[in-house]
Amino acid sequence: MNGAESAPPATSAPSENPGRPMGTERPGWVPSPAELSDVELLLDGAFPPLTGFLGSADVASVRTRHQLRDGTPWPAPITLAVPAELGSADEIELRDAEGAPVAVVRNEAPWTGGDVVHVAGPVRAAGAPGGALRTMRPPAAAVRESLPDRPVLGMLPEHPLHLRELAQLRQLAEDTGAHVLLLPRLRGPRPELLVQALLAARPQLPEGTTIVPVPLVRRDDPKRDALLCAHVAAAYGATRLITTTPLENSPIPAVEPPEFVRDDTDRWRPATAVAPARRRPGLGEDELREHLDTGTPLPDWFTTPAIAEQQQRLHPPLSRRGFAVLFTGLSGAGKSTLARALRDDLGRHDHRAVTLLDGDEVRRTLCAGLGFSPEDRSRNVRRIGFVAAEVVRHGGAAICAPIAPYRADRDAVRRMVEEVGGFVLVHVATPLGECERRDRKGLYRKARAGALPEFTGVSAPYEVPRDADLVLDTARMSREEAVGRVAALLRERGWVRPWE
Ligand SMILES: Nc1ncnc2c1ncn2[C@@H]1O[C@H](COP(=O)(O)OS(=O)(=O)O)[C@@H](OP(=O)(O)O)[C@H]1O
Ligand SMILES: Nc1ncnc2c1ncn2[C@@H]1O[C@H](COP(=O)(O)OP(=O)(O)O)[C@@H](O)[C@H]1O
Repeated sequence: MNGAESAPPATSAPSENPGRPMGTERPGWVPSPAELSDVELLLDGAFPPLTGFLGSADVASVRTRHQLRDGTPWPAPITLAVPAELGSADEIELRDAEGAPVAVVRNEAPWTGGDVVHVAGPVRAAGAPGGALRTMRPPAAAVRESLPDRPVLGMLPEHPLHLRELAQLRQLAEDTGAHVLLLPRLRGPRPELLVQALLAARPQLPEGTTIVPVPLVRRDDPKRDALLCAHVAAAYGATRLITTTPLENSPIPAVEPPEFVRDDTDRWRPATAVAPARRRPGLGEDELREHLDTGTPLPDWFTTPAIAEQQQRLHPPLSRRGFAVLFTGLSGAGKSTLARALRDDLGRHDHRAVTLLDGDEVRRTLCAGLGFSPEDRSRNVRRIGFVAAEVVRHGGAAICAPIAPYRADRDAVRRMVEEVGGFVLVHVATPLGECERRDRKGLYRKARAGALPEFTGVSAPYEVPRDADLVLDTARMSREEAVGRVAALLRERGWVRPWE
């Protein structure tokens, strides 16, 4: 995924971006987190020879030929999308999520793709260098110059390294007489935890290993992603990249880590040195996740206590993480009724603080002043999602009950919440006829009479979810049964412990 194809900033509706030019001031724009990461890498000199965002001809060439127009190998489009009204500005100030200036992009060759304009031209720094873990991230050239004068094995880990990977790394370094350069890829809500997990592995890492985090966002295409890693690693001074993905036309060659197995004395050794009968199984990715989700201690043949501690901070057990339930459905479907009942059940049986974000109440407070146009509904639902994600980030349970008629908004809420914890979408699919029969507030009657415009299900759309985790029709089941189904799903997914 390149910057231009990535989602808009998950934390705000696009129209809340300070995009409009104000007077003679340079217009400002808050790029998506993925685009901002690219800005930081450009400013750090991590994407040579690129100094800015690509124009349309370079992007087309990169997409089809994996090279810039002039033939220089380059694996992935580096692009920046802005709203059409900013497309003609000569320069745009790029700001971080808090609105602080990060860079200025000179818009030399804007181009249109889909319904957005892409800015193309060099970026220069504005304000002090920022971003996560800035003090650990010198510019690429400074890192390159600090490395010893021998081969350098680069690696861009996305997860903590455990005893098997550490043994592989030591072996590779020993075989090639190389220095090791770890460039952990910063991501997620607590990017510092991966770096701490690698620092906790220092005693098992080859002596003098250099660790410099990089905010390189994963690209969807694994081959392009691995090649981009090779370009970045080379910029920081690596002469080889440790990867299992073959690299074509790469600035530095790939090295595959040698196969290591656990022997019957619980040591990790090269597979070539351990007879099949003396091998013991390791811990696969799924088993590791299962251990972490359930809080099961990691075996000491798998990792060290210091790394395990950081790994568990990075991935706490589900019972200690937050989750959100988003009830969506027509007015009168039963969202509030079920949300309140679930809140009461969780209050009795679960240790988490529960926050109820109910449609009506939210509209009197957090979203006061918003109406029922598509734009206002979108703002309403995304604001609810933003608050829910904050609750979840801090380990709480958020129960949301807006109509949330649009897929794009529900998707945005899911993205925001899943980044920090669990998310369950419950479609309260009570048929319109039943909702209308209930007509608790007399709104359907008014809507049918034409006195209430844009009423969901009557004169405004409801996009039926295709990704609901649970579908409940309250015309066919009691309130208790419906809430029981939600609780059962939360239990099944490991978010709450069983209760009667
Ligand atoms: N035009 C129109 N369409 C739908 N609903 C209307 C409208 N006008 C007022 N109401 C009342 O507002 C409640 C829905 O607000 P939400 O915040 O849940 O809606 S949305 O998610 O922003 O679409 C909804 O409450 P619930 O019945 O609890 O769903 C209605 O009582
Ligand atoms: N099985 C059921 N589950 C939930 N609500 C039900 C059920 N059967 C009847 N109702 C009634 O339907 C109405 C639903 O209203 P409400 O919960 O405010 O819906 P919404 O929040 O979706 O607008 C309430 O009056 C509730 O008592």
